[in-house]
Amino acid sequence: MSATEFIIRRPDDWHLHLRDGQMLAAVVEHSSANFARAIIMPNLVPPVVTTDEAAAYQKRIKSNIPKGHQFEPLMTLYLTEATNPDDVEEGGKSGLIKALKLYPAGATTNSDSGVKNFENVLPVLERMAKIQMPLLVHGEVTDADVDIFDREAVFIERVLDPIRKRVPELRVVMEHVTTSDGVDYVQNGGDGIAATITTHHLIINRNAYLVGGIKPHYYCLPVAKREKHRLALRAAATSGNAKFFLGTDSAPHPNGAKISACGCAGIYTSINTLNCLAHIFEDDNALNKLEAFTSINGPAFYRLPLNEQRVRFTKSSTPINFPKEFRVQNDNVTVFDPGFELYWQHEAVKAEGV
Ligand SMILES: NC(=O)N[C@@H](CC(=O)O)C(=O)O
Ligand SMILES: [Zn+2]
Ligand SMILES: [Zn+2]
Repeated sequence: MSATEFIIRRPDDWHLHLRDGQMLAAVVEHSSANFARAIIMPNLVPPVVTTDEAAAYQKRIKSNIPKGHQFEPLMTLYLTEATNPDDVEEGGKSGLIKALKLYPAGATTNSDSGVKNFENVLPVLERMAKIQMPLLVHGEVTDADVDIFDREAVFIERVLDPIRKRVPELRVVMEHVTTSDGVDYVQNGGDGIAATITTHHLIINRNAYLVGGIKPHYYCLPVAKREKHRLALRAAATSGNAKFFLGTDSAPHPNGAKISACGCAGIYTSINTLNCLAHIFEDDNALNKLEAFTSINGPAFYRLPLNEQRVRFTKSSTPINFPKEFRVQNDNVTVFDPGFELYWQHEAVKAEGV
């Protein structure tokens, strides 16, 4: 499809970090301007563990959404070895809790309360299977002897596959999949498993943060892998396959925390994610698959209604200017630089008669 204009259902973001406090206040408008809904990650400090905590967090998010923006934060709980299955079931039944997030302890930013012994969370996983609530996994092992580039593939073999065999009815989303191993596993894993793919993993490989000097703004977890893995992700995202959908994993950190001898993992794309996606789907002759990736496959897996609003993408003849960074408290947050100019922009399609 070659076009300078097209219309799709309004996108959703199935993996988002909004943080709290002043950071939340600064970033929420970037998501609410672009997305109808987002799955909100619970890795605050301390994490969002109970339904009551998620309800309070959702209120704080909603109080920061600018007037006139329509945006629904879909809440998740952080799975710990102390999670109470009854609380999960009640949260699910009330409609507030859409999923639980599993972080292997120490795997990523703010994951210290994560799971060490998977036996201890089996009762929760069984209850989730019963109520058909998805488990979202940060799919990396943390064993010191496993190379960081192998941690996703080893997670599948040592943790994910055994869990799915123990609890076969459990529905799982492999978050921010980064390898062809992950793509293959999801593709061949039956109806109960899907994956989110980030915008940045479709664009960068491991050279981005290692060649020509360390580039902290391209450092995230799971780390971007070799080019062949990026190409596998591109093929999955642009295929239209219902198992793959957008989760930006947009994860703001102040520059001071990233540009450091021990810099934080996380890439911030909420501002220009959809513009980047239109660009790369066009590059791959797959603009007609963009709507499946951003607006249809996600709600279908979560068994939620599709958005009825539409957005119109138009291709401008001159590059669009995005802020390179924005101010939060006493520091800046850097916005993802895809390394190419962006021409696609989008706006809400006004409902008829308005
Ligand atoms: N993706 C990241 O690199 N960072 C995320 C955590 C996560 O999703 O693993 C964050 O919270 O900063
Ligand atoms: Zn993660
Ligand atoms: Zn994340």
